[in-house]
Amino acid sequence: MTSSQSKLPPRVLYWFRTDLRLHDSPALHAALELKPEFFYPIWTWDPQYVFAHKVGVNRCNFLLESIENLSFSLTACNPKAKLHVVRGPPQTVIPALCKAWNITHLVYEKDTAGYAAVRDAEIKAYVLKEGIEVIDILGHTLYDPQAIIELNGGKPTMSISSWSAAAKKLSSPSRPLPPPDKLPSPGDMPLAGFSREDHPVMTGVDLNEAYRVSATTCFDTMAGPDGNFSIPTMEELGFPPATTSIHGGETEALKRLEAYCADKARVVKFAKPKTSPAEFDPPATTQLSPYLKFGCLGSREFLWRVRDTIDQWDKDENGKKNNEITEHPENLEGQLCFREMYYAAEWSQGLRFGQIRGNAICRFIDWRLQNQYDADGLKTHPRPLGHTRDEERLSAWKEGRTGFPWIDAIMRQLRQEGWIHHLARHSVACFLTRGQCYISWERGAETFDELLIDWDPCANAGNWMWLSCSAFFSMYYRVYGVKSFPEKYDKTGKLVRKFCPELVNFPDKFIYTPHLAPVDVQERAGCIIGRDYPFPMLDEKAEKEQCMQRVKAAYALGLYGNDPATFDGSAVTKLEQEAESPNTVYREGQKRETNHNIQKRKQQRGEEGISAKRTKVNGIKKYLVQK
Ligand SMILES: Cc1cc2nc3c(=O)[nH]c(=O)nc-3n(C[C@H](O)[C@H](O)[C@H](O)COP(=O)(O)OP(=O)(O)OC[C@H]3O[C@@H](n4cnc5c(N)ncnc54)[C@H](O)[C@@H]3O)c2cc1C
Repeated sequence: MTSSQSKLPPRVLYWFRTDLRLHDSPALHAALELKPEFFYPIWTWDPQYVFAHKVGVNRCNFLLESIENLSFSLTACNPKAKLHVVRGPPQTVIPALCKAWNITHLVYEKDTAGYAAVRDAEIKAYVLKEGIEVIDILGHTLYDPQAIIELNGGKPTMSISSWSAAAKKLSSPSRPLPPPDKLPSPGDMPLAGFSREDHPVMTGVDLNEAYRVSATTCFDTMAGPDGNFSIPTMEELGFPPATTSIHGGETEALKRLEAYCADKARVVKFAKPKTSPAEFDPPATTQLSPYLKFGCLGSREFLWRVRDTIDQWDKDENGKKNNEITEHPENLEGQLCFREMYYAAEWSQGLRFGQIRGNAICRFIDWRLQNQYDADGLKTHPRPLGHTRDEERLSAWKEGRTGFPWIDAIMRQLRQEGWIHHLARHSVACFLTRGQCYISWERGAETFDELLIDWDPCANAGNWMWLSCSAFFSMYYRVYGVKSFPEKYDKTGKLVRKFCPELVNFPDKFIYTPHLAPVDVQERAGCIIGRDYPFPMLDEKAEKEQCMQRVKAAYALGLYGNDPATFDGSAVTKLEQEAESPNTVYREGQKRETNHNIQKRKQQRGEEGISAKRTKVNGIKKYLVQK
């Protein structure tokens, strides 16, 4: 701290980030403990987020609603307080604000994940050099991911049991801190000398172009059109209105938690695998993930509300141990633990957690449509889809027109609502990767990144690795059926009828397989398959078998994303040889196939497979798929 700053009473810049809430906020608590003379709550509206990240209208709207709600809550504590939004990159804005407003302390909730963690470290180093005290405190997760990894012997947590064993060595998460009921006022907030040139908006890339209905005016000024640090609007971002029914904000989060826990039996008996992915109004799980993601809901608040609800239930039952209480990890607390497990695993890999290349925990499988990488080996921006067979399959999957109603209904729900049930995520992720399409999980994760409100760099990449059997889970022979799986939960096809309205009049018998309905049934349903709704885009069973064979080969070879062979392309050749090897065992390890049999089987099915023609792209060999 410089000598002049050390003499000043604390002037605190509180940077809201992953904590759009006042309750359960260790960082906010620490900031107020400083007894600041002036308290500046700010949000930096980062152009990077708006242009270089496919953010989708529903997530953007949720974020705007959440910061608006936060601003109201700040004003409720002090009429002079509100959330001050500065429109520019945090890397330049935060240091400049510290200087312009004579800040003595910068306080924020620490983000351990993804690009934010890297960027924050840069900001912290810079601000510290200027003599400003930085207080960054964990609060987004229940445990410190770094501490978990250290307690796990420095190894990533690859299972819930390894995560639990490490977590047990730490003290249980504390009860949530209450929200403040009053706040100090901010001091003057001059922005004289701030210019757009010093806080540039990136140009040349706009990954959200397809969503925009008008030009983005949001960054025309640093402090909003009226210079009063206003919250940007969807119109200023050039976005059309959101389509989701899920609305952001701490108030809404706490209301939802309250409502969910009001039904004590539901909390006590919550068993994730039994919750139905076909339920949507209301969903069978809490649907609190968007609120946890943006920090509208504190994870300790959630945890302790669940624990207290279960305790209360126990008491209601006269203290008898109730055998209806679901056990870890299927219970609600267990769900939060899965979240923690992915945060810890991500911490161990850093940015490479979100991609295959360089990722030490991710098996190398020769998926189609893998990422392209920059000179640092990090994935580049998603590329536009062309017209190869796999790109067309990926587009059909994304848009919900695969011809498999269960898959299409989920993907349309995702597009409309920005949220889908966990087991629905399982279904579509398995289908895209090891189940049927053999397309890289990176492509699926990228789509979820665009469409999910709750997108999270740890949970998303982690779960995609799980579902594609690239990490965390290895039973690749367990594939979700596109008819048999949804039928376990709902034989009437509610979700399909809601999100694929063209199929609404099909009888239950054909709701998941309308292409098998006789023509007169299709006519009566007012929907002719191939005209009003697509035929299945692939042969589910044949593709499943082929995918399984190839994943099996990848397992046999045992390469991971950090193996040199994955960098020079030789991994692909090795895998191909392994797949064709007569020793490659099939399915549950019983049936062996010879090359001759494989060829014969391919011919019988008329499988196109992937062509032998290859090209060299970005230094690695890529398959060219012939249509
Ligand atoms: C392919 C795939 C991608 C996913 N991507 C994301 C993502 O980007 N962001 C995200 O928050 N979740 C993701 N999940 C995990 C999970 O599906 C969602 O967290 C959950 O469905 C959210 O609904 P809920 O709030 O009703 O969950 P509940 O069942 O009510 O669980 C409570 C909370 O626990 C956490 N949680 C539960 N299951 C998981 C899990 N498997 N992994 C991590 N956290 C979990 C969430 O924060 C959730 O809100 C993904 C799952 C899959 C299969």
